[in-house]
Amino acid sequence: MDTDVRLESSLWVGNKRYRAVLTGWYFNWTEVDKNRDKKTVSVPVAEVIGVEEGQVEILPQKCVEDTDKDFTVFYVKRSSSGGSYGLLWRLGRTQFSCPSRVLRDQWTQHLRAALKTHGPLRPHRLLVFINPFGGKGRGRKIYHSLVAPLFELAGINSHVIVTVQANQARDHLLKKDLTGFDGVVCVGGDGMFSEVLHGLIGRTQQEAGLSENDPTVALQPCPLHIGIIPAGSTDCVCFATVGVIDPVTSALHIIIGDSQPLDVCSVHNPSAVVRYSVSLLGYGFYGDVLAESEKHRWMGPLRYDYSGATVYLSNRSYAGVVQYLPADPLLSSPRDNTRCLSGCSVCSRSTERLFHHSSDSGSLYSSHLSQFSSDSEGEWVSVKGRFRCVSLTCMSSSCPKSPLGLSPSAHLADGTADLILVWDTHPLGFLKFLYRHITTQDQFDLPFVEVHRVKAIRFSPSPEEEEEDDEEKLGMSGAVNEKEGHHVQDGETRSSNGSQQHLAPRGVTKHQKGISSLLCGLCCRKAPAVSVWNCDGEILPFTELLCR
Ligand SMILES: Nc1ncnc2c1ncn2[C@@H]1O[C@H](COP(=O)(O)OP(=O)(O)OP(=O)(O)O)[C@@H](O)[C@H]1O
Repeated sequence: MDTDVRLESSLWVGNKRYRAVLTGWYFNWTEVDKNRDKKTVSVPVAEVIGVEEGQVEILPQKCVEDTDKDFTVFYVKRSSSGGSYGLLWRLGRTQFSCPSRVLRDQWTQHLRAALKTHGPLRPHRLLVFINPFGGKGRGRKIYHSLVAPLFELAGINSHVIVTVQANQARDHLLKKDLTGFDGVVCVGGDGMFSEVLHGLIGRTQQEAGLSENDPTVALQPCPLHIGIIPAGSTDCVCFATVGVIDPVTSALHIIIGDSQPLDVCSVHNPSAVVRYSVSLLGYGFYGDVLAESEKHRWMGPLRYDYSGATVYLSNRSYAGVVQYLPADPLLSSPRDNTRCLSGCSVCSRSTERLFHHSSDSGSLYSSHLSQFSSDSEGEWVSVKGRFRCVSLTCMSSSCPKSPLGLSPSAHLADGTADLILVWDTHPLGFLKFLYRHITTQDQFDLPFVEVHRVKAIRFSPSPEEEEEDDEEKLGMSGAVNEKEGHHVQDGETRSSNGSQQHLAPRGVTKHQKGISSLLCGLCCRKAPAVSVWNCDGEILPFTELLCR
């Protein structure tokens, strides 16, 4: 393959003359009739979106003035907005004039040939699902006015399906012929992404003859990539992977074939129903907020704020047992103040390890799975008590409201997740924890919060404890903690199965109880014995689970 396509000539941009050079990797142009401060614009060929004959404009509307000595080059231009410098991408556009049509044709042919050579991972055919009801209901408009013109410019053929009901995208991916597609694009929010993820993972396992429901079966990786055009209420997966919520930026990433591997957590219950999570799996507060928000869908994205306030004021905590398998602390830690971005070295090493083992064992994931069955991979740790929330997040789960996210140092693709345990505490303490998510303060630096990097967790609610403590709880949240705090003074104990067991270490003072009962008195209804799990914005129909 010729990787060093080369062309050099004088070209005009407006009334200024430039020396334009196309090397193998870059297209540069430098003003020539200037003695000092000569500026060179340099565009990597991999970031050229398209080359058109004539003077062409694409956004907001396509308009072409077909002159036979001009051509227009479209490319990725890094832009800034607030703190997102470089993350926000725009369509850069420069019109060049040549002295002759022959030279113009030479330039367009060479640039297109260079694009082919340097864009081997670019998609040619995409299956696009639009949720017309996601977020503020602007999915269709966003796609047709901002994204489709870019795909067309880049020569991508798109097959568009506007969904008419929930799970249509998932079922289509599970059942229909997908031959010829290079990827799937979802226009919507995290729920829509989750649908597509479930469809693709399910389809891949079906074709490989594997059961998704068996927690001991190694899953096959999906051959198709997923692109996200954000048009939902939260768009957390898009924000965590791209860094901004912007349809044009996402479309440009898709066009140039960028990709970011993602950890996927599989969630099993004892009767083997499975779901997959890439962002938040939350019990307690986050589960209750989702359940509450479902009742107020008509409010649009505002429903999350409303439900958050309502659930906070209801001041609930839940009893349960959490067991977790810690990840190797020498590789990374949830409090090491790193920030995972594309090209992260921890994730790259993890991918190398997986591939390295897989070449020995024949499957990408079998080595990874063996970590859960082999005793030598570590001991399960067990904790029991009352929690405000139990959260597991495979990524930082950052979003515009919480720019650092639930676990700021979580990695996108290292095979681990961060387990955040928020023990029962007084309402003001919990408010402080929640508030820290929207500031840069460390939300883990609180006495009732723990964070662990894990490879797997198990959870079971203990409503029997709830019943025992019901009376106390109705009066004052935290009483159970005080009781359990008594056990903690013994520190870590060994449970009968030999794993380490920590008991709830938190106490609540009389003063805190006073505040608690005051707030509770204002708003408390009798709390339910168990919460629900919020799995990437979907309520799970079970509370006892195994995740890995
Ligand atoms: N045509 C449709 N009618 C009703 N529901 C749909 C349709 N298409 C998709 N859905 C479902 O709507 C749910 C929510 O969609 P989506 O994630 O796009 O928007 P959102 O909930 O506003 O955003 P977010 O998930 O980011 O909060 C998804 O679970 C999806 O399965």
